Amino acid sequence: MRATSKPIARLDGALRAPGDKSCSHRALMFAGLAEGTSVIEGLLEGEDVKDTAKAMAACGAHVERLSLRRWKVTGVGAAGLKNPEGVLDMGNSGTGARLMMGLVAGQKLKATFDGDVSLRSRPMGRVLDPLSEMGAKNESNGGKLPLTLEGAPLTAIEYTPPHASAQVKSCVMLAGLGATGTTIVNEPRKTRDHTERMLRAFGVTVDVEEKDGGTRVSLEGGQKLVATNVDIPGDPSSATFLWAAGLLVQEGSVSVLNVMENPTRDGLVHAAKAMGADLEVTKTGESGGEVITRITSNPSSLSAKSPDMAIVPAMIDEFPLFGVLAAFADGDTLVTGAEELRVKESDRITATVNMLKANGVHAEERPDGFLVKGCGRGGVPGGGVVNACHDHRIAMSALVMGCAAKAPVSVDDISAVATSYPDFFAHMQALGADIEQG
Ligand SMILES: O=C(O)C1=C[C@@H](OP(=O)(O)O)[C@@H](O)[C@H](O)C1
Ligand SMILES: C=C(OP(=O)(O)O)C(=O)O
Repeated sequence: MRATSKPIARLDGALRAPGDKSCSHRALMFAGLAEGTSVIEGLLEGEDVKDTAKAMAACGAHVERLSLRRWKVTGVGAAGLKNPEGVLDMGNSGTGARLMMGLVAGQKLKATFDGDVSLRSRPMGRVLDPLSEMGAKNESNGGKLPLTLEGAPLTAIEYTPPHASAQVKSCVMLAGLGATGTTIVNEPRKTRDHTERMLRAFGVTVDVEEKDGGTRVSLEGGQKLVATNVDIPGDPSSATFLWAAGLLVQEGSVSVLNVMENPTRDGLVHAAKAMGADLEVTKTGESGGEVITRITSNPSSLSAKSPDMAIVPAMIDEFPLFGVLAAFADGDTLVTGAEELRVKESDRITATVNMLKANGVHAEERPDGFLVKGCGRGGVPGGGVVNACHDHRIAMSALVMGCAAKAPVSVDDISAVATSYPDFFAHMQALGADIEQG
């Protein structure tokens, strides 16, 4: 289905961010690995997370939806999971696929993984390589889905992923839980640390040493997970769409509540503030080992500011939206050190540049990023149709752009939005956006 976002003068209101996608995947997996029953509150009921719930159920965990966003998972303990009968269809989700591969290998299971056209195009060698080094076997389609993975008695490894990737780190750690010895992952640039934090909540000892912007994470194999109740904090990546729209329109004030503040996720807040964004972040509590904040944005004139490469992992999912902010800024913005964007749900360098160009903004690709020539506040022409490329973040970024462009912005296919933010349209409408679907 198509959607068109029309220019509007003001956005106003306060909304609760949906549950964090990364934490939701992990909560379902860890609860399924644990012995006993865990209740998960605030689970993101997006398609990606529902696919993980189905995969865990197929591996023998008891997964039940109690009520809206409240799920119960009864694990059968480390030795109790079984080989799934059918294919594990991980849909559009790189996180679901790669973390489940670590879990399957570590539990010595055999499973076939598949996904949608976007996921089938994404590289799985980055997890298959360390899993093979640990002793797992696989047959894949040239390092891509569909693939069959078979666990075996695994041996712990010390691994330095060639890419900054929380999915690779988490996959190796999940496999390490079932391996003999101490599994170590060295990260030259620290990535999101939800696996480390949440495994501890499930009773696992995880050691983390931080050094020069990187980390060394280690865990001993054979540790048992203990069931625990989990409160999923709000997703800082989903929240960005709401507060960014509040910055770009002419009037109003937008507050997003219950937003997780984690230094491995808040890159766009810093990048936007460096551009002069009127953003206020207030601590309002703590939940599940994470700080919870309210983020309030007010209409702002932005000045171009190219982000430092060191901030890239902390805003890795926010570059399509960052491209939109750069389009409304005065001056040129250059993104570098972000070549990982090429292997997300779409090639997000190409897709972001095309999104901007289709709407009259001068943008150019770079091998590891992109250049945007800002049009200034209120200066983005709009009027284009954006190819979402099966990518939720491209679709939502384009619709945010439409709120403040001179002419409406359309997206050819909005189906991917439901993978991470099924309430996006309801939330934008509640703030006063004029987005027509169909
Ligand atoms: O571990 C996670 O939950 C995620 C890690 C990141 O991917 P990479 O590990 O590929 O960078 C991110 O882009 C994705 O949205 C979620
Ligand atoms: C990259 C993303 O997710 P995944 O890798 O899980 O598909 C994302 O949500 O932006």
